[in-house]
Amino acid sequence: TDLPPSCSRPVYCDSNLLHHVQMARIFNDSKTFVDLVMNYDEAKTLHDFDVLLNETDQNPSKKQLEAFVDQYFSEEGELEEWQPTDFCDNPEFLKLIRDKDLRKFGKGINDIWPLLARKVKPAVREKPEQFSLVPVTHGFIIPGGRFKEIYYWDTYWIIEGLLVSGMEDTAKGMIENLIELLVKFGHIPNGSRWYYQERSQPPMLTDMVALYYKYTQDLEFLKANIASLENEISYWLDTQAVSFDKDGEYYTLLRYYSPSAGPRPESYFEDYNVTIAMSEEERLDFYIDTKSAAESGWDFSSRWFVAADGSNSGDLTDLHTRYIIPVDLNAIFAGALKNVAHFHRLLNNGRKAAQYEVLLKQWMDTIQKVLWDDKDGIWYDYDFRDNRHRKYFYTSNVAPLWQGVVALDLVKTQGPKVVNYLKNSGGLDFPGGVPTSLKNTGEQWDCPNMWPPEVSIVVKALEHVGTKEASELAFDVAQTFVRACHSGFLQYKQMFEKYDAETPGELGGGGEYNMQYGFGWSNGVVLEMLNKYGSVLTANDSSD
Ligand SMILES: OC[C@H]1O[C@H](O[C@H]2O[C@H](CO)[C@@H](O)[C@H](O)[C@H]2O)[C@H](O)[C@@H](O)[C@@H]1O
Repeated sequence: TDLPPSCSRPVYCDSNLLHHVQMARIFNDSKTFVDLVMNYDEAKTLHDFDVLLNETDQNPSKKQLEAFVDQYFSEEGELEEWQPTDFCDNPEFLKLIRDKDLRKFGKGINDIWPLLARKVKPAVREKPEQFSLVPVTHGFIIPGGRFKEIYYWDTYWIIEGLLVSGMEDTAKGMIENLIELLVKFGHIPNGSRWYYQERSQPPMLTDMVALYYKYTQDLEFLKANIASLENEISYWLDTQAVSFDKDGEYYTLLRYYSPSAGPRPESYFEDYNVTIAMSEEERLDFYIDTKSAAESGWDFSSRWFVAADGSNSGDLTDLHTRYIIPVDLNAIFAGALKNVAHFHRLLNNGRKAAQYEVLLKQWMDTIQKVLWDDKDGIWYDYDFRDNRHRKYFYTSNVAPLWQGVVALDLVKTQGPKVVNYLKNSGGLDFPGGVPTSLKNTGEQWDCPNMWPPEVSIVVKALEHVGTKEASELAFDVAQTFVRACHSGFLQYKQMFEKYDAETPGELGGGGEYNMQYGFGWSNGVVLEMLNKYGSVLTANDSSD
């Protein structure tokens, strides 16, 4: 086919070596192998593996593969621990937290930052061709566990927490790292590994800059980086925009679309096994839709399943991400247009600002025309192949309010409808937070999993409605969330990547890898809530 491989580094993305090692299941987690460092250069590694293949009639045993990996790869050498110089163990925001248990919780979370802080070792810059890690200049906060590199959209919520903790320099460095990746690849990859080269993640760079600017008023930073922000917008328009017909009108919006050949290298065994009974054409499609789903950050979810009857039933073989126009992606993109227009206004570039404002208006109008369902009072993802809304509860449905990309008069008329939708959906009725969906598929971005960034999205969307009812509901959602994370923290002394909405503080589950601890965005969202509602939040009813 004409599709590129997952990345331009064969050892990590496109080789017999990758296939044999991953399919032999030498490691329990497929990501372990593609995170290893080569002991020799890539050409020698590939050549010597070919020799092994020839010597073994193309069929090396598991033991021979283990011996090869042992000799040619190592685990150490990429990252070192790092002490952010702006870390403070008693940041200001703690003083505003009324409840003493929650104040202690806030302190406990703040104390995790140094444990998740990393810097790339000089060796990676000296011999970059031997690493799957892509080097960046500044230190950064990792999500945690198996996720020991930079993740694009995670960085937004990590930065939100860092700014609450007063760590503005670290936040700035993390944005600069992403811009470095943008300059290198022409887009920001899913994460700072070569095997993520061909796909991105929700484009939240301008949101990060807006947040940083809110805290620092650093106009110089805007000036230095505005061109890169515009380049990212062009990348999404050039590669992910799709035009389609709805009720006789022609529209253009974005979708997630990551065309490259082969299984995801970091989940090679898992992807390959799903395709065993597929035809060649189905297999190619599956790999594209899988990677496109990973690009959405929601990997995996019934959101991207389109069964034969058009519903969100089925399993991974029903992934058809490329035909779905996602509410959140288009809201985030409109938000990026709004941010860049605003930055140009601040920089006195009136003409440029006006250009982005025109495109913003067009995007906001199209979101209304294509995604808004007036009867249900909510935005839905749209399946442009089958021409229908996907009328299911997903936290992403409220994203236009979260991003502030709904015209003011519509906020007044539609906002209360969204509040009703949420109240009647059942999605807010869980004791441990808001699950991403109400469908239990065993995939990690479905019920009963509650993902902290999505709770933040729901809270901010409700706050944006501006009515008393919506504000009270936002507080209730925040309170339930903080209490759940707090009880998990007391019990396990850990923060998780996702939680079980049915049992407050319990670990989430499902998906293809074990539970991960740390955890960057969970810490960020808890700090966001403590900072915002700290004077009224309580750890439990008896402390009311
Ligand atoms: O290895 C499987 C997948 O892991 C990542 O996805 C999950 O973790 C990320 C880091 O916290 C998060 O951004 C994402 O939303 C999670 O689903 C990775 O991003 C995927 O591309 C990868 O296939």
